[in-house]
Amino acid sequence: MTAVTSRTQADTGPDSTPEDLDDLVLHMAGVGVRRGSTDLLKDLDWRVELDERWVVLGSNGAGKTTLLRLAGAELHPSTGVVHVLGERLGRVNVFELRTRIGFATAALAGRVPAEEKVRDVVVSAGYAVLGRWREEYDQLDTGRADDLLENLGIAGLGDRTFGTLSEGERKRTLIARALMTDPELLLLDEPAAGLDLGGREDLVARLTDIALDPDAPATVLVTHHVEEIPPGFTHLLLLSQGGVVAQGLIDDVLTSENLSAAFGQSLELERSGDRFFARRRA
Ligand SMILES: Nc1ncnc2c1ncn2[C@@H]1O[C@H](COP(=O)(O)OP(=O)(O)OP(=O)(O)O)[C@@H](O)[C@H]1O
Repeated sequence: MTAVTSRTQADTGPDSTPEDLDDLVLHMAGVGVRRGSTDLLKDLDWRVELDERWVVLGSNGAGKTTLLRLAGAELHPSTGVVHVLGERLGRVNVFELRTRIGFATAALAGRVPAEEKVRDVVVSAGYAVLGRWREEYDQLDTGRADDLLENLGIAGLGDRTFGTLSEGERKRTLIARALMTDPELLLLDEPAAGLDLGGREDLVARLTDIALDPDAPATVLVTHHVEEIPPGFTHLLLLSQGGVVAQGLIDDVLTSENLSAAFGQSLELERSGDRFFARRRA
């Protein structure tokens, strides 16, 4: 496998604290996650800076969700050191830390009550709850929720119930919820999974808007497909069997060779404008 890194990480061993931690949204050094005799992640070094938008790409079971859960302070590493927003996991109140992170996952979608109004799904993020618990929210909050729904192209759905939404509309609602608290880090776990072609393309365009917004938080997006990489995303981490195949600037790292190594078969990568496509070599 080819190991490509766009910056040196030699000075960031497991026990050292990087001097420039203030500029780093995520810092992982020598990280492993082990369950029984299985390494879900191993020997992982990763740094995410404030203005970066990362894609984490890999096959089923590669360890993507495990990595995102570390970044979301939902999981502790078995080995190595993880800093999230300058705080070291294991030495910080993760409940407080999580209020600074926007996290959109399919698992969260499964926990939203079907009868919950879309606007309330979004606005309740500010209160760190699911399921409406107050009769009235602050007008500023509901106004922000409506703005976010509009930005994500679902302005008219605020009064609908979550259970009546299409898969694509649910994904967008959860992204709006993740952005509601103005997070310093945005984590998106397979936002385009289950969407039809039109839904995927529309979501990719919305995610490009977020990626290109200089006020948007540092973002990490997990996907299985190069076709889902939104223009505007800057960096790529390729995972395979819990290990890093390559990481760095997308333009440097996303190659047929690295993709083939990550997915364990000979793949041909094509680029069309600012989008990517891949297929198996004949
Ligand atoms: N508690 C556990 N015990 C043992 N193995 C686990 C445990 N949790 C996850 N795994 C395994 O770890 C591997 C990585 O899981 P993870 O969910 O991070 O992968 P992923 O890249 O997100 O996969 P997918 O794309 O299919 O969602 C998988 O093979 C999974 O079966």
